[in-house]
Amino acid sequence: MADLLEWSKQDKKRMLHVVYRVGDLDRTIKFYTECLGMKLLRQRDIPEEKYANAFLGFGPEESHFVVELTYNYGVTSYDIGDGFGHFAIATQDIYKLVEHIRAKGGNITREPGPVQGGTTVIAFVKDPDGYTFGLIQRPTVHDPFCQVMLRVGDLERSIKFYEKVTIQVSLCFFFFLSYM
Ligand SMILES: C[C@@H](O)C(=O)SC[C@H](NC(=O)CC[C@H](N)C(=O)O)C(=O)NCC(=O)O
Ligand SMILES: [Zn+2]
Repeated sequence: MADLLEWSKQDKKRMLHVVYRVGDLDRTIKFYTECLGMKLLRQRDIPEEKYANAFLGFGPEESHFVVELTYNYGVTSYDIGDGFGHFAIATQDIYKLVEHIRAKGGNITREPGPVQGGTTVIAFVKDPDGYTFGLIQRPTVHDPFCQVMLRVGDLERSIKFYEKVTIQVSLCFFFFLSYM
């Protein structure tokens, strides 16, 4: 672990953002800011291409991972499929966050409690389009946005690709590849 800590200090590469499509930008911005505590960092509209973007995160893009929401004019819903697992957000008080989300009308799909087979306290909430956010009880972290879980068909093949070809897995942010 010490090697990884040292390496992540030396290696200046980091995950910048994830982009995905939503059916209603204002609806998602409202949920991410009011329920999850993200900040709306910037928006842009590209009428000639008939789409708009919104960037949100837990801090500025220069130092935090952000989501780039894409709204295509007139498209109000998407089939998310089963390759996408969840995004994960670290929180110091998962029970308080879950009650806050519920009070705001959020859809808690898994109550807080130890993860199956483990001790980490987790919960799940679905956003307005059906994307799942895992909530993970953790002490204070630099960036609460801590994980993207994707389901893959061959773990070794994906690890090879992610380590060697595209991105280094860095401590402050890591992909969680789940094998069905
Ligand atoms: C909170 C979040 O970061 C987790 O990773 S929970 C881990 C656990 N993952 C899986 O079970 C993956 C395999 C599953 N078949 C799938 O494809 O999603 C999880 O989701 N546990 C659920 C629980 O209630 O503990
Ligand atoms: Zn996870």
